[in-house]
Amino acid sequence: MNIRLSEAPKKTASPVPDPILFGFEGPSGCILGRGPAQRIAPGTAATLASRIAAVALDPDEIIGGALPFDREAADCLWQCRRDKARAPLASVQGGLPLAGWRLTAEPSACDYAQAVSRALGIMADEAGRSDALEKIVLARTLLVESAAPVPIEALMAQLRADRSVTAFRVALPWGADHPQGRALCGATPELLVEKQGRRVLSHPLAGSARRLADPAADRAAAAALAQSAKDQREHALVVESILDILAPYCRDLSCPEGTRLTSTRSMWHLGTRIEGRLKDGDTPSVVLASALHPTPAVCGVPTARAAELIKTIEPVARDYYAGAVGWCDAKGDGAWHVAIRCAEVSGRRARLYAGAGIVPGSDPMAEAAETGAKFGALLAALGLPQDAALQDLPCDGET
Ligand SMILES: C=C(O[C@@H]1C=C(C(=O)O)C=C[C@H]1O)C(=O)O
Repeated sequence: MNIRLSEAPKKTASPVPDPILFGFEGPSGCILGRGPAQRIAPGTAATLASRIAAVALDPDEIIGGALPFDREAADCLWQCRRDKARAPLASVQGGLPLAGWRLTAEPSACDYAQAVSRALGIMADEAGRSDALEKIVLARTLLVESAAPVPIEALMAQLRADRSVTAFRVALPWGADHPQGRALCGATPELLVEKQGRRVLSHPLAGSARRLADPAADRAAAAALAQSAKDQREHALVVESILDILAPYCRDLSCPEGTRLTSTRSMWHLGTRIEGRLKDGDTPSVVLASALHPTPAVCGVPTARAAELIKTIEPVARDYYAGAVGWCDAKGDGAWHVAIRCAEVSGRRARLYAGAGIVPGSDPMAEAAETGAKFGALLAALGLPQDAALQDLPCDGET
């Protein structure tokens, strides 16, 4: 047997903090990967297909985990048993709301708005050039520090209460920096790619509006989003990129329903359902995910240029945020989601991330507010004020 797997986590160094290596629960069901696990030899996107081809999976085993935002960074994929019980991710409620918490915005909403202005300046300077920056997705973070460890089980129970999203958790590599383990936890509304036999499906989102408590105002926000030329442009770039990347793998590929409004409890989005039939039904779903990632929904256009700028503009590394999380079975079937509306949780700390797509015509203050609204789902799940990241807006000197 020719299996290139790294050694299982060493018990003496740092025990697996939780027997669940990864879990996904959403509209298409519940998938749990439980230990004992082996970590697939970590590597970059360039070597993923060959590393996966070298893995022999038993029928009751799956591969699952997280691909980082940066294609040059190492992935975190686990090979483990698929839990047949199809149990929900968690039913424990204890430990929330968080007690004795403190929030630090990194960067502040106002510094974020300045970064958006800078990106818009670059786009304006380059307009008309063939390699001009057309879109960039800029993110900011909120660091939550609490008096007690963040209870992952209870957090997952809160996140899965929104039935329109896929609640997920993935155990991440840990070490001296994270003696209590580390996990990426979130509730993503965005399907990067799902593969069943030859059938392939993607449901990108781009173009957003905050949901409002008043039903009439909420409907008006949705209608304004549907008619926004800026948001439609932002969205079309994502759909074009996914169609271009999937086309060589597919026999047929289409967007039968066109672009439609979709919603979570806290956000409206423009979404497009893309469906296709693969030429080769054995192509592993994780390979398709890696080929597609990062889409312009989380990176930009042109991709490499936007990724480079993101590294220089954003003060906090994305790590696994805006990467992909998912699973893949022995037949290559599986689902991979865009790792957004999430937090990296370790001990008493949770780092929340949120980003927004910037195109010519974007308003820096509106983009800062959009990211503030996108934190809402995680903040609410932690029992913190849902609008905590909106409170320092507008910035001094702005109206
Ligand atoms: C980058 C995020 O979301 C992405 C960006 C969107 C936008 O710019 O409108 C919408 C959905 C996501 O594809 C995030 O939530 O952090």
